[in-house]
Amino acid sequence: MLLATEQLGQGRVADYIPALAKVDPNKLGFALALPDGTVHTSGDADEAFSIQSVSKIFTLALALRRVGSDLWTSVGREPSGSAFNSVVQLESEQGIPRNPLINAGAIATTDRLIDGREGDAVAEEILDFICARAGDDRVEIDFDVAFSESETGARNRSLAHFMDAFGNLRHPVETVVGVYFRQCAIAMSCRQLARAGLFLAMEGCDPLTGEQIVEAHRARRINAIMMLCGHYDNSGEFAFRVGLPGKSGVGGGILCIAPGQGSIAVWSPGLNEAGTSLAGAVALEHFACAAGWSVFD
Ligand SMILES: NC(=O)CC[C@H](N)C(=O)O
Repeated sequence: MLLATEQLGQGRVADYIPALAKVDPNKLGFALALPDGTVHTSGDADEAFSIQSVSKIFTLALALRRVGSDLWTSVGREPSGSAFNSVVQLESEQGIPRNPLINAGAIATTDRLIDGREGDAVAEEILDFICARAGDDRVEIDFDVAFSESETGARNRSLAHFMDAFGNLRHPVETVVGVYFRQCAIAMSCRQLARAGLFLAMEGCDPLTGEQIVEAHRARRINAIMMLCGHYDNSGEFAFRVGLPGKSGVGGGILCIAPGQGSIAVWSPGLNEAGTSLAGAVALEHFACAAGWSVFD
């Protein structure tokens, strides 16, 4: 399927979150959502997986809706060239993370999204938003994964404490990481995820409900950040090979946006060194090439 069978089962399943280590590495799912509501699928496209860092796209959109461009006082917009959970730049850059798609930046973004509310209410808002975008209220938080992340979450807590020490966190560390662990633990299928990303392909407007989810300039900028930062220190390689804005998660999912065309989700749990799905990236490379959808075509 999708000319990515050679890579299938290769790479490493994320095992630093024990609940993710159990996933079968031989899964491969693909879904393409088009603006007319058609969804084309292949392989394991209806099986739910842990979206992990793909959730950062949805919390970024929500945070921009809530606090607007003031978000950019808490987080930057530059690629980091570092691992997703790196703490190094935070020290020399006054606790301001490089971008909203590395862990530190996503934690800062979630902190801004909380905006004085209870963590539970915000986790619920994120889930409701994703359900609405997916057009499917069966999307849920996998609490085993959320618990597992929290149990092994020393690194993410360190990032949050480090930012707190620089005065770049507005809520208690446990409140913020509590929401962050739950957003990462959202489980959904490629079909649901591709549908959920459609507004980013259509200038911020959900073509099926007609709702303007974020303003057009914000959708464009979220896509720009995905292109430059969506795969951490592998973002250049992904742009080089696929040529589309994308966001990976260590659950093996990738959401890719083809502006004006559609939204694509792939899932295969074997990861490369940077935490991007190996077979998923190859499937996207072949697809983008065949469709002529690279933004550089
Ligand atoms: N790249 C990822 O998907 C990382 C997300 C994961 N929940 C973490 O915080 O470590």
